[in-house]
Amino acid sequence: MIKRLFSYGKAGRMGALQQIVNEWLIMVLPVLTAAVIFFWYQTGTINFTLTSILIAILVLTIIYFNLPRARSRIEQWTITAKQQIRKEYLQGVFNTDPVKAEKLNAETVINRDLQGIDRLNVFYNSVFPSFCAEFLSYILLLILAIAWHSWVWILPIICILLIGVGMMLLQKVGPQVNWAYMNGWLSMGHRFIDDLHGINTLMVYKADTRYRDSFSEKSEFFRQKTMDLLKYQLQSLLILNSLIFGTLAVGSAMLWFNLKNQNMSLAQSLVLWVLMAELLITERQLGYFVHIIMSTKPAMTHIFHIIDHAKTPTEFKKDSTVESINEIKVEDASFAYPDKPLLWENANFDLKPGKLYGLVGHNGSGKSTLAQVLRGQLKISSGIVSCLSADNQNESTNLLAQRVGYLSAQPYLFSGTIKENLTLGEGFNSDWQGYLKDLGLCEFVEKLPEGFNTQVGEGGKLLSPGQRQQIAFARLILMNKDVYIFDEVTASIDSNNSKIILKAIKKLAAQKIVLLITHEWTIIDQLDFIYFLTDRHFVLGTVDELDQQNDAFKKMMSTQKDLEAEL
Ligand SMILES: Nc1ncnc2c1ncn2[C@@H]1O[C@H](COP(=O)(O)OP(=O)(O)OP(=O)(O)O)[C@@H](O)[C@H]1O
Repeated sequence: MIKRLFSYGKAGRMGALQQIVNEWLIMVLPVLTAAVIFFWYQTGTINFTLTSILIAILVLTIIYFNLPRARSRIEQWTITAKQQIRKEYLQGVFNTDPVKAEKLNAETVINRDLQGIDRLNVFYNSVFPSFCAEFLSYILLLILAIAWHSWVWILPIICILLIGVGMMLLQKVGPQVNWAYMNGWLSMGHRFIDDLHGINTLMVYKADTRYRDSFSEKSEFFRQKTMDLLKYQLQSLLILNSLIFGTLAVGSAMLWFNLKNQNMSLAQSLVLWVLMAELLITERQLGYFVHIIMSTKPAMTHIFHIIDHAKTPTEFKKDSTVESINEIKVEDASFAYPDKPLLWENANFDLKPGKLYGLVGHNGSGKSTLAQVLRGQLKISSGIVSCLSADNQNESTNLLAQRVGYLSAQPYLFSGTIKENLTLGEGFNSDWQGYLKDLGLCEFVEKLPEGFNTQVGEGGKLLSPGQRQQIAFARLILMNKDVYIFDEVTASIDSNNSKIILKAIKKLAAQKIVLLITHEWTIIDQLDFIYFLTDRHFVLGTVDELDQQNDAFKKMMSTQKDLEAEL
């Protein structure tokens, strides 16, 4: 993980290193200068010529004036590295395989992972600089101690080894404690209601007391896990401090004997002691920082997993120059979710522009799953899905991911104006208002006092569900895709908006491949061809053919007709 973290923000790394060396020099220079003066005072052998004093002043001045400029470099490196990780992670989240994406939720992404990335400041700003300073100080101590025939150079090594052994012993419990703490935090977050709407619902159903008890239970669990974590951190800090101060005591005793036996001068002993103390204090800080890094390990493991397992945008872009989709063929395809039985099999489809295709079937039969396959989001278990003349599955999948537009019953509108929402995508027609007019879309917008500049509110809540759906529909159409899949887009809106959208879909189907997933009889009746998903198989036919030849279809439609007549 450390190696991986270090690989980010490459451009700022050299600047950061320069700052670290500068700061280290500033730290040791006074010690060394004092030592030199002390030597001179004791022995009178060093001849301070005017030139050497001037050179020393020059070096110090350069470092001193370079320091403020360099000071921000670690900060820049930290910001760049964190930005890169955050960007790759968010791209990964958006490109995650939909099966795995089911496990992603706002708490995990925002409260754990993104906050985990923020806490990486400690790695870039503190752990790495401390580690470098530690290394440089140790090299200096090693050279001086060997030159002055002292064995103190061995002490920091022994101390580090002992700390390593202690940490390894604690490692057995450390990760579990960290994971338990994180899971406690997330599970409490899941229970947290952050809007009035949620609280109102609880009151209406008189479920607030039950909910409060469950929330207290989760908070208590989190409290216990936090205490476990603090206990673990305190125990390890105790071990760390004992080792550090123990080593310092042994080192001081060694130097005292060196001095007493006149193996070393006072100046030499003092220099070695200051360097050793500096080393051990930095080791102590490092030990503390390692704890913070360890607490971000669950988040970082997940973050790198998402980054490594998501489709990268370059994969999608690879085929952006390939021709558009004129036909989609599905041959003998079957699909099963991991560890689940086959959802459907022997699927054979041939979709072309000019006809309005429908996909009809019982709830949970696998219609939306097929839509995900046709969007290149899910891979079939066997068979072929192709949209190119060559049957290259990977290229077809990438092209489908780019050229298929999908709309569900619950689209998302962003807070902002209608215009901002409509023109969210790239590459749309410059005369987008004229294009929408031709399709009979968004006419209601012109009647609003502020027209296309009307604010839609958070999630589009200032608009009616039907208006919201019309905007989302229009936004997708403006993307000028080759294939459109509409998944129950008119299921929960009023009949007026439903008619407007259906009319536009029909016009669209004259030029594009359009597949409509629906259970509404009034819509099914207008489809050219229907793929009826029943008993894990797809049956193709017109409404009349299916109505006459397929009992399951006939039964389903009769129930649906009765239901719609009642409404
Ligand atoms: N990521 C997933 N992992 C495992 N099973 C899943 C996953 N997504 C959906 N399923 C299951 O697959 C089955 C088919 O789901 P799908 O949403 O494709 O059906 P559908 O025909 O579109 O249903 P509906 O008409 O209710 O929208 C369901 O039983 C569903 O629980």
